[in-house]
Amino acid sequence: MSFPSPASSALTAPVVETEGLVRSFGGRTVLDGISLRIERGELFGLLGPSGSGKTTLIKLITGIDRADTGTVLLLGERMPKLSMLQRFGYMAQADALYGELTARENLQFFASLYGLSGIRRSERIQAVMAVVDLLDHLNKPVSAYSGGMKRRLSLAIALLHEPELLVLDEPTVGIDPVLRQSIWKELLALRDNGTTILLTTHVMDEAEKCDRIGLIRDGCLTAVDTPEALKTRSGAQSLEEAFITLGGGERA
Ligand SMILES: Nc1ncnc2c1ncn2[C@@H]1O[C@H](COP(=O)(O)OP(=O)(O)OP(=O)(O)O)[C@@H](O)[C@H]1O
Repeated sequence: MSFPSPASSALTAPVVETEGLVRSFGGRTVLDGISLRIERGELFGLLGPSGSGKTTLIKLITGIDRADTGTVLLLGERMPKLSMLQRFGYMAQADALYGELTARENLQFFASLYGLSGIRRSERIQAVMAVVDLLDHLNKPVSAYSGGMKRRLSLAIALLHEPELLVLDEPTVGIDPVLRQSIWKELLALRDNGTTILLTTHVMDEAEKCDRIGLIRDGCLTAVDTPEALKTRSGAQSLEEAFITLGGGERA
């Protein structure tokens, strides 16, 4: 019998593995025992109504917050762990940008946190700003950006260091349909090149593009599967209908 070497088992291990995550605020349980595996190279969507616990789960997975009980393994490492920050790209729901600095200065700041410098840094800044179509606005102060431009800059920052895992909390909110389409094209291309992507959404047509979806409601994962399998399982024509059937209500 042969056993996988540590290196090969690291490659086959899930990128995200949570077990029994519980998180409460002021005596109210917001996440109620979430166990989830996301495999390498997957584009995984967390779909749920406002307040269902998506952001809270993302914060536990990225180590920004700590669970009351349960465990998170990210790329095989027990979270929270500060050194893991370099291994994933994170786009929060609220843009964490410095308004008084230009977009270029913001990118340079985050590049230095990720250990990027010199020509590589300039190349990456050009490449990610091209993806989000902001090259013409590199030298503008972020305070002069619109809401949608700030979302796009936040996405560019998450992509800077070419992380093996991208965690995106509602990445396309406030972004117009044309650019949204081009961002999705880029996300699918990144996935095809092996990047694992975990994102949250309440938009059904975005959820349809994911390899697998986790339906979340009132802090519980009610179903995890491919969009097609979720529809088949619930006898639904659309994902929206499947969500209502499998999610256990009509609030979504
Ligand atoms: N720090 C906190 N203190 C108290 N309550 C919180 C805190 N963070 C989240 N909550 C509550 O937990 C619940 C889940 O919030 P969360 O932000 O995870 O939902 P969500 O599914 O991401 O919603 P949305 O789609 O609107 O972003 C909400 O009722 C929210 O008010």
